[in-house]
Amino acid sequence: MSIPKRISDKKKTEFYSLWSLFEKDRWHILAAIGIFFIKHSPVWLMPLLTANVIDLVVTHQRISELWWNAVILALLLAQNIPMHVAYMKQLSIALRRMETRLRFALSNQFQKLSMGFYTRASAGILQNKVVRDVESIVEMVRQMFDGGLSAIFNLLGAVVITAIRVPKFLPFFLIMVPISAALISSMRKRLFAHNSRFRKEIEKMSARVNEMTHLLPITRAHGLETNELEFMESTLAKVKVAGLELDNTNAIFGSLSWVIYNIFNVICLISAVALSYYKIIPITAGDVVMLTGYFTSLTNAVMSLVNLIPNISKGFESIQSIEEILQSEELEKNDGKLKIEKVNGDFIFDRINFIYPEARFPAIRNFSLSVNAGESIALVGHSGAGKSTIINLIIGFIRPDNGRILIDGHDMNEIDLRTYRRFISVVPQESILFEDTIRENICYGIGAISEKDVETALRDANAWEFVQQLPEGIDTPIGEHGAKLSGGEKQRLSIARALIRNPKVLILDEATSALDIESEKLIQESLSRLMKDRTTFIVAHRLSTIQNADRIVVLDQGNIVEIGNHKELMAKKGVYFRLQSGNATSI
Ligand SMILES: Nc1ncnc2c1ncn2[C@@H]1O[C@H](COP(=O)(O)OP(=O)(O)OP(=O)(O)O)[C@@H](O)[C@H]1O
Repeated sequence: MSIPKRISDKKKTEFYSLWSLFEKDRWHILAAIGIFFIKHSPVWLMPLLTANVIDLVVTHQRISELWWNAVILALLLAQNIPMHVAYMKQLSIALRRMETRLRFALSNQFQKLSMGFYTRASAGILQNKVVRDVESIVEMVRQMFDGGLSAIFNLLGAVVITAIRVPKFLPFFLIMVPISAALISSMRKRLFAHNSRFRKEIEKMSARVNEMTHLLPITRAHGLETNELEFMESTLAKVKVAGLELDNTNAIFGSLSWVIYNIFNVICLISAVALSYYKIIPITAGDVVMLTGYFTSLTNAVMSLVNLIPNISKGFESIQSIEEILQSEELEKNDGKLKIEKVNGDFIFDRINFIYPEARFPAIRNFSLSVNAGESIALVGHSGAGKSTIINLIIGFIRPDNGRILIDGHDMNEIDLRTYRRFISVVPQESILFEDTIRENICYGIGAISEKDVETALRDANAWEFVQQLPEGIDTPIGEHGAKLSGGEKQRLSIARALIRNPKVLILDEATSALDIESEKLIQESLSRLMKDRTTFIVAHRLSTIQNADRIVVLDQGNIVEIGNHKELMAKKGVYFRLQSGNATSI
């Protein structure tokens, strides 16, 4: 699928941005406009034909004229059916293709943006861009077509026909239409304040409902139902008051605008009749009806265009919101770099320093370490010592500010990280499982895999036994985020997922939460199978994991303060010794 890298040039107008979205479908858009013109013609030709028919009666013309007008009217009306279908088809093709392209472009960009970007942008906001923003652009274009085009064609039709048939009446339109439209729209503006207050109360209520549903287990567990309901009641009361005020204002302004609107129509009718009666302008009886009809349609057209403004500005806001993502420069640059075909797992960290963009102190300082393929390295230290930062540097989510990381002798800055990451497996602290079967979760992202391999991975991860007991075995759905599984079971599935990839580099971020002794034992066993013959970096909290590591790197404020195996470091009676003494089973 082709992707609009930039949907607009920053210097160009918002309409240009919109036009750029339809880069591949401009012909469909132009066709839709052309067909709309034809399908909509009865609306602006009807007053003219009505005028003809009335004049025919008043001036006693031949009756054949009536049949001609009837035939033209019938044809005009009949064409509306096929033309409307054709119009909808063209517009629909353009819109559906544009929304698909845009959503794909955003998803594509999400896969390329550097991980630093995601520490600032919340998942909810990003999701909104793909779902809501694209939706409001589509909605805006639909309204621009359905409401906007019909208003523009009505306006043009009325002005052109009046200019041809009763040119002297045109100045009346040019004065009265803007005045009546301005009056009505100024009244609507007052409604805006009430509308906006009501919308804000609704937004507050939906945030409150969201919060309430999330808090349900805590509320119920602490017996706080009454407090929660009181809180909810006051929120709902505010929505009710704002709603009542809005309804009331709507009723007053609605009737006032209707009256003003009709007064102007009556003024048009009376003026046309008076001008005709006193023979100031030669206007026939049919013309009077036609001019009144056009005046109504002109006022309607101007009002529709005014009413479109809020939706248009909302749509443009969405275009801007999407552009922020599509034009972001924070991309991981991989193109043209060395593609890795094989990884042994030798690492050299050469005087690495790293500071987060908005941090005051470096997270990693002068970190140097040489790791042989197959070695297991446990990273330990207090919270904030820099363990996760090292892991993110190893995965390439962040780059050192200075210093180098060499993988099998290749500088990490010079390789295509996507190819290197195929040889990595990550077992995160919180198991990332999705709402599908066990099989889908384990085989995520890898091609065809034999039943035997899935079974072996599950057995090695000590997960086979519990999976067998599930109603549909490995094809059992596990619920959202694996909701139907225990913490230990989720961790073992994460280990099975890592095993099936047969990685050369393994990254384990141990969960801090304690498991029961049985689960702990099962996980330790499966971890040792997983770590065998692989370079492993572990953010270690469990004493058993730390003891089994080949080397333990003790970090403090981003510095390596001690390195060695468990025995050596315990004998040293330094930072590691004190960390261990602080907690007998975990750090
Ligand atoms: N995105 C960020 N922006 C700014 N500072 C950050 C960011 N992430 C981490 N830090 C800071 O960098 C330092 C190292 O953080 P890091 O997450 O690597 O520590 P850690 O040892 O993994 O801690 P923990 O055991 O609590 O997970 C800390 O001082 C932390 O506050």
